[in-house]
Amino acid sequence: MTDSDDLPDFIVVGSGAGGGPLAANLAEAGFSVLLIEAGSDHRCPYYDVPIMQARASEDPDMRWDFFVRHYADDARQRRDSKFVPDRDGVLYPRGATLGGSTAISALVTIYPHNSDWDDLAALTGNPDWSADAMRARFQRVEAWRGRDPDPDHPARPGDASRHGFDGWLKVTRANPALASREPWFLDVINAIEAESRATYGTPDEVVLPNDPNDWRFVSERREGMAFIPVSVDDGRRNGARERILAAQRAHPDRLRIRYDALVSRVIIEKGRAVGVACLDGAHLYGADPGANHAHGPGAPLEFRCRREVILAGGAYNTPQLLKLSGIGPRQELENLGIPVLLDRPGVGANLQDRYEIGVVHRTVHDYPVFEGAVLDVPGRDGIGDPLYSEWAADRGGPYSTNGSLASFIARSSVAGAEPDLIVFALPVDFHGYFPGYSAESALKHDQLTFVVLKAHTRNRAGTVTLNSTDPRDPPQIRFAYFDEGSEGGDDDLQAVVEGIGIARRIAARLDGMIAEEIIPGPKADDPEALRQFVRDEAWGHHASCTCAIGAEDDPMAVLDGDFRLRGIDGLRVVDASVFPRIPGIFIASAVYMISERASDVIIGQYSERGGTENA
Ligand SMILES: Cc1cc2nc3c(=O)[nH]c(=O)nc-3n(C[C@H](O)[C@H](O)[C@H](O)COP(=O)(O)OP(=O)(O)OC[C@H]3O[C@@H](n4cnc5c(N)ncnc54)[C@H](O)[C@@H]3O)c2cc1C
Repeated sequence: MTDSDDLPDFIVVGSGAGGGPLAANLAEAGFSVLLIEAGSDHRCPYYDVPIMQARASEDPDMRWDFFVRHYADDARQRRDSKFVPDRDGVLYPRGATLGGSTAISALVTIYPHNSDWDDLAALTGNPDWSADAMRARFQRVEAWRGRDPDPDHPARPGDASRHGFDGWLKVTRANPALASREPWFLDVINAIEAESRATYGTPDEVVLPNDPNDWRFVSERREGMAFIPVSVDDGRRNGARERILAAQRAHPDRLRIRYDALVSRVIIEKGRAVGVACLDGAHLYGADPGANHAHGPGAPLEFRCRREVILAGGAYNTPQLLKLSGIGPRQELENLGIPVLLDRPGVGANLQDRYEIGVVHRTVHDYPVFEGAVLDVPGRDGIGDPLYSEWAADRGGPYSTNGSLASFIARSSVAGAEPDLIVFALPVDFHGYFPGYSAESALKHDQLTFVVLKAHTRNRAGTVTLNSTDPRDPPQIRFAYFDEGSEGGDDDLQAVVEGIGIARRIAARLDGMIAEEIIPGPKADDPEALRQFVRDEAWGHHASCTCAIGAEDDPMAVLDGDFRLRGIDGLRVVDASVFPRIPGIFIASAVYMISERASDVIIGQYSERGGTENA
């Protein structure tokens, strides 16, 4: 692409929660956009069928496998039952396909906390980051299709719930009628409700579960039982992929997508980003399970643009790309012989994540509803299991859900202003990511897990550093968990332990159903053993904050409040890396929201300069 008339206005690298909606918005606003994605557009039942979300995360055509260290100390790291010695780390899947990680996510769409945005407004001095302004962006994204739990307060446009109804992301909750298909599902839901009422003294006339995305629940920082909103459209997954494809159908001339191209470097001339260098080819990246089948090293290719390059490769790949382009900590770049264009020590620093733990039980017998179910796509005969056939007939039944039954949102004794724990029930074994975890989990029909997630963790000492100058070589990812990392590790540990306490109290209400707690089990009955279990087995999957927005005088700041890379013109980052602190309880909704804000900022900036040629 050398003819300057033919250059796109913008190049967006990565089609996930950050890059996908941004590319679509820019194209709709009249700009020409080249969206470059290392993966392909892969659609299969694992993508579509919500219950198969775990299978999706192990689909070799949609994922990259990173192996990360929680601890630098070898002996501590090896205590994790999920540690894979050959790979020197713990599996950490990421989406590498159209839609990025939203193509393989568990679909949970829970609104962030208001303090996440108000803190950014204070940090940047820009009220456009305020919780109120950001809520309008969520409303623009969301198309709420769920049933309101409280018939006296029906969710309608303009009402106090402040849901969005006309956005592009269809969000719903599992049809409550489905719970009655399995008496044990009802028992679990009732146990969570009973625990919530007992904890908060909620009278019977107050309807539960709460809607965690209702503006009143969010702004009043409420706690208690909540249903799990999911990005499901009439029984099917939807996410960044659908947003991109819809915009491309409407504007094929303005939104071009280049698949199977691994961006290797940003091209910077005279202090300005003017394009990107790529390696052309499928499965080139070392984290790609098909990397051994790649045809050669990838043909070098360059793309240039007229206005800006926007990186949205996610919290691991965006810092990798910046460093390969000469932007990062001087010492690290010099050690690898990379010419330093800009010494930015914050690139790849400040890596954050949740702490998660699964409390897994064996039930006294298999769930009757799962009889004959394989939680998989049809085999060669083309005939799926009965629940798959039910889903295929009208996109209904248990496979139209992501499997979560209900949740309990709470504040630990060490929480800040916002609730910092969610505990939710899954009728399967889920105790973290390890190779083959999804197939192993599908085999057992007598498991019940309460997953505990810690929000607003204090672990900020993680790093993403280059292993080599080869763009196909995944970076080294080190988290520095708990006491190995930042101050406050003990508080994080305490909160997770309290989350396990909530899970155990709910489980205690399920006497006739639960045979035994398997994980952590009786070996972790005393408090110190329980803490050790959490240190050993905790994991995360909301990696973020590696190219953080920060003040001008903050040496660790990478971006300004409008996503611009401090020190280089024409270069922005719009993905999970931009947060100074990990937002909310789940992260995808927050990334969608920053993508909307980036769209407003960029469209506003270039429209002010005389409008767009194509608009
Ligand atoms: C298994 C799993 C389950 C999850 N479940 C949930 C959930 O239920 N709820 C929730 O809120 N969050 C969930 N998340 C997290 C959430 O999906 C991510 O945090 C979010 O998608 C991050 O958005 P992003 O834009 O930063 O990156 P991503 O969505 O990961 O997108 C990055 C894209 O960039 C592409 N890319 C990277 N490098 C290059 C390169 N050099 N050249 C070209 N392309 C490149 C990648 O292929 C990818 O498509 C889950 C994540 C995983 C992995």
